[in-house]
Amino acid sequence: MDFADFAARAAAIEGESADLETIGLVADLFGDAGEDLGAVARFVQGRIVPAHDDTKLDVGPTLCYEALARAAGRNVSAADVEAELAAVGEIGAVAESLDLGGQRGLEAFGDGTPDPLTVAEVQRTLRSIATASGGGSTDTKRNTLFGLFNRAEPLEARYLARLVLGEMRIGVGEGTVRDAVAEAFEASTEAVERALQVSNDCGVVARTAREDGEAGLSAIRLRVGRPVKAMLAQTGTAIEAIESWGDAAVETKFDGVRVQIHYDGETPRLFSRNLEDVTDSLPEVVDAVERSIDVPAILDGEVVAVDPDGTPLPFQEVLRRFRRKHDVAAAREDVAVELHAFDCLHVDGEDLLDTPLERRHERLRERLPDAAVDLTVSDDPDAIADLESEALSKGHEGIMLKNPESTYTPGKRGQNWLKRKPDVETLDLVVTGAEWGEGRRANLFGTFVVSVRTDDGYEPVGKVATGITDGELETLHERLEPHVRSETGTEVDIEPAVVFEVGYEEIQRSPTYGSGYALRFPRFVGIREDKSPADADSLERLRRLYS
Ligand SMILES: Nc1ncnc2c1ncn2[C@@H]1O[C@H](COP(=O)(O)OP(=O)(O)OP(=O)(O)O)[C@@H](O)[C@H]1O
Repeated sequence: MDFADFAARAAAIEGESADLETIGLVADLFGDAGEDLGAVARFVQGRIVPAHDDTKLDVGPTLCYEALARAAGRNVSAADVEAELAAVGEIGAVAESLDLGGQRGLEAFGDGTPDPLTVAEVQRTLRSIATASGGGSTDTKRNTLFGLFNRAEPLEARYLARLVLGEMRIGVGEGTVRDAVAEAFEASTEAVERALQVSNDCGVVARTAREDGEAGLSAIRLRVGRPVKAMLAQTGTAIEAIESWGDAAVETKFDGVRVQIHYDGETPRLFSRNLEDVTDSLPEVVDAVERSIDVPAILDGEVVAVDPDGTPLPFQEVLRRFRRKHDVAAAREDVAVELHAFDCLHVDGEDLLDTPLERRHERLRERLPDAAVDLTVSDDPDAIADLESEALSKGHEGIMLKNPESTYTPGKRGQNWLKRKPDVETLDLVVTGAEWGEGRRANLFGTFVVSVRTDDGYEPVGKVATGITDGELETLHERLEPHVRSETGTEVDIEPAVVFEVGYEEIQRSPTYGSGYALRFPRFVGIREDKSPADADSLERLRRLYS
């Protein structure tokens, strides 16, 4: 396909504001792209390499302005291009307005009548710019770009400049490409979407849809070394999880950086969340994988920085590893990191994306027992709250709740993974009662009645029994016992003296408690030693929060 044809189509797409028409135009373009379908499917999104490939063009704006200025002739400088950009606001329009080709005949195009640019040639040339490195590579890049601009007609220059600077902006994102491939080659959007998730390469997907239809799309497999997008989470609560799935799979939410590990049987490669190869920054993770796994695998996990006692450090500490790319040995001395693997996408030739989470987890534990995270399946909000408290007390970020039956959907922020960080909302409430514990806690208070302040006293809003360690229970008992007013059966009436900070998920209207409200999933966070009952949250504030 001539690049001029691509540019004209891109202009038409850019000028179309209706989604359906845009999809139709992109589908037509794909239908006519012939041999260049792969490149065209990438170009419309402003990409020159597949999404799984972290190769960068590495052409800064200045280099691009210089190449444009040179192609525009002696009277135009890079500063002029920049000034025009400031006035016009967009590099495509600037490139289009320049009288390019003024240098025709002076460079490599001997007879002065070069062939028209083709999509294939633009792709090849831009990729050669991306791989140019070492001494003199800046000059090589500038000269090569100049060569392209020098042959570009105005509309070609517009889209070439945008492609070079990664600013295509014709309103075509991944969703449009998915729908256009489906429309052009009569495949279902689901089949195309799935193939995109698995391959992370719209070029391969478009060609496969055209040549082999849906059967071909569903035969696309994961490939070790070709990273897929990470599955993502939404925020959610244990109650939501249990209501939706019955059981929830609970894991610690580690505060580090996401890594996807690709082991081909010999060498591990690690990819960050934005699919950059970060293998060289994390040698101990590479070692751990090499030590434990002997078959090809693709794993998902979090890398966490730890202090010498193994206590987790804030995630910024891991980032130092990536910043100090050139001095990993020194960075390694500074901060140790640990891998916590939580998913397994592929093992020994078998793709596991469609295998339920629990089963994937088993496969993970078989292969990587030391680094696999613990997974607990539970339908009990209290047990989950305890797991959360435990994770928090160990210095982790919170917990993840996952649908035990769910498949792995790359790139999706769906309903099957919920992240549960500590409550954003807490209330400071007065302890006005307690109940004796049970079992090994029978000689201690186990449940605490917490109340809001009203104009003339205190009214209960819930009972707190979770989030409290055994040690804390003893402390609380000692603190409250002097304030016991009376006891009936297992119930204890306590005078307002101690203030708890209580986390919760939701405030509900409720006839059960004197305040008229109840906290859903209340959880002990700590004693507010700095507060007296008079400083506790009021019923009025509770009402406001509710509404
Ligand atoms: N056990 C775990 N399972 C899944 N993800 C985990 C786990 N522990 C830590 N994480 C991290 O938590 C993130 C889940 O939240 P989300 O998908 O929203 O990513 P995020 O935008 O990076 O959010 P956040 O800032 O909350 O980490 C994952 O991307 C991963 O980096």
